[in-house]
Amino acid sequence: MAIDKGKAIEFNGRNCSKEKDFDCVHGVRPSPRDEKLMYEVKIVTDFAAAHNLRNFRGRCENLHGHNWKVEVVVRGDRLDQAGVLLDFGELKQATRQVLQQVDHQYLNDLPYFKERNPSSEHIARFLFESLAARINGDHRWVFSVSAWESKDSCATYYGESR
Ligand SMILES: Nc1nc2c(c(=O)[nH]1)N=C([C@H](O)[C@H](O)COP(=O)(O)OP(=O)(O)OP(=O)(O)O)CN2
Repeated sequence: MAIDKGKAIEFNGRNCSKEKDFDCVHGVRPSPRDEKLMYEVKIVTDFAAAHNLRNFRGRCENLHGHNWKVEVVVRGDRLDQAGVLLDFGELKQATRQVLQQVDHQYLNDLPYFKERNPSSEHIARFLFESLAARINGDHRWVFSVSAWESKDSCATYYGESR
């Protein structure tokens, strides 16, 4: 795409109009802020549980179960000496530990879901908060957790990441 340097354009939420904002090879030059969010790792796992949705006015008000697929995304801006943001194994282990609280449980019985319905949205939030407490540091943080209730239905929670 040809860039008219006479006009300001917006790129990643920033106005670019000055010579320093451009380079002749890539067009718009990334700012240090754009370069900061550089790495993302993701793991996928699953758990099985039963639930029912209160006040749903549908068949999901009845007791039923799912095999939820869970995706955890961690972002960060610094790698360790081994060149990794967070060891996949460490992330899987932390996620497994958190999932022990919900795996093969009747979710409505758990304290977290006494006030909140155990919807996929609230399950994603519960997992996000539990994982953030274990994983977040100055240079890496849980970015999102997605809970797939079936192969075509998923809810994602993006919390306060940093
Ligand atoms: N936004 C959300 N919607 C629904 C949730 C939820 O957690 N968040 N949960 C349910 C129920 O758990 C229900 O069991 C699943 O409903 P549904 O998607 O209808 O399930 P099916 O696989 O039976 O749907 P098909 O119609 O066969 O695709 C409902 N909604």
